[in-house]
Amino acid sequence: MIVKVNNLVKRYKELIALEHFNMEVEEGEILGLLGPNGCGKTTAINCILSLLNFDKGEIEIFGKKMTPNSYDIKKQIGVVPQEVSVFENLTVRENIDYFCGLYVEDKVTRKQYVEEAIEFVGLKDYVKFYPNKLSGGLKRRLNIACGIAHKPKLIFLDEPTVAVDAQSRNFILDGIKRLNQEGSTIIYTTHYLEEAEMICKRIIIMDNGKNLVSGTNEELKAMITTTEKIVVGFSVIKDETVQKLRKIPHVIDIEKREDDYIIKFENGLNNLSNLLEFIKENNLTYTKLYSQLPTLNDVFLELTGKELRD
Ligand SMILES: Nc1ncnc2c1ncn2[C@@H]1O[C@H](COP(=O)(O)OP(=O)(O)OP(=O)(O)O)[C@@H](O)[C@H]1O
Repeated sequence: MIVKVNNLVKRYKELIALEHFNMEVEEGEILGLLGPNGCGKTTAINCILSLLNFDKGEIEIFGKKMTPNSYDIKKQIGVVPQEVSVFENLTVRENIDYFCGLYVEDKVTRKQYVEEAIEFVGLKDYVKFYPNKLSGGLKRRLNIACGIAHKPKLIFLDEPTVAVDAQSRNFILDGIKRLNQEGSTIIYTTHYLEEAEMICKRIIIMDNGKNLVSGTNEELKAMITTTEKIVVGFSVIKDETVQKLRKIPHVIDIEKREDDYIIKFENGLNNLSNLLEFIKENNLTYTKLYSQLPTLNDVFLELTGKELRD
């Protein structure tokens, strides 16, 4: 186990931000730490990194107790914080060199690492730029380069794709997968579910400072009763027909979202053909109709009654 967090409790005065939070991370995995805004993700990361004091609990990294003075452990950790944290008066290369220099003393190795990090985040054409001349997406890439240039074994990324354009987002996600393939263990916090589904091997979902559930993407989806969702945009439909829709075999819920009806089914065969038959029998017309598998948002919704996404 590369990280072990046991019964972590953190209070900000009366507010309990973490209430017996637990987390275990195995070497080589990308672990997704998911949860709605304010559920305690950043607090958990900051406690794990000894940047914040906590009230109760134990934290071990690489099998050793983590303390604010554990420099031997910190050297092997990379942190990409939520807020871009770079020096405005240093260029791209100087920033990366500064952060790398905190951990890598040998000048030749450091130079090589800095160039590799620049290449890795695709900032070769911007090395002489100051941060305020970079777009939001490129600044985020610089933030990542500063956190990973020293080739850490364990990397914490706290919502690294917030407010970035689609191109930089894909670049960042691919980069995280590459870092993992090259041997780093990754802890990735996000409230973007699609991202967690795309890159994480295992996911912990938090709510109100506590663990809600954990498992692989497939394991989490197997925890809920919804197994299929069919989205239909009916041209016109009466309320009483919607009530009749609920009687189709295996329908467990119908949700109206804008002009669409999202019909949720539990395990069962032929859901789509049963629905099409119903549409024919009732002379209904539709503008769209497609089937979807449940998402992590459905998992959260079914377990808590709340939406996870913004
Ligand atoms: N320094 C602080 N003082 C008081 N309360 C705080 C402080 N930092 C965080 N909180 C509160 O603690 C709770 C957890 O916040 P935290 O930032 O850890 O959540 P989060 O899951 O990382 O949210 P987000 O996704 O918005 O960053 C929230 O209710 C937040 O308002």
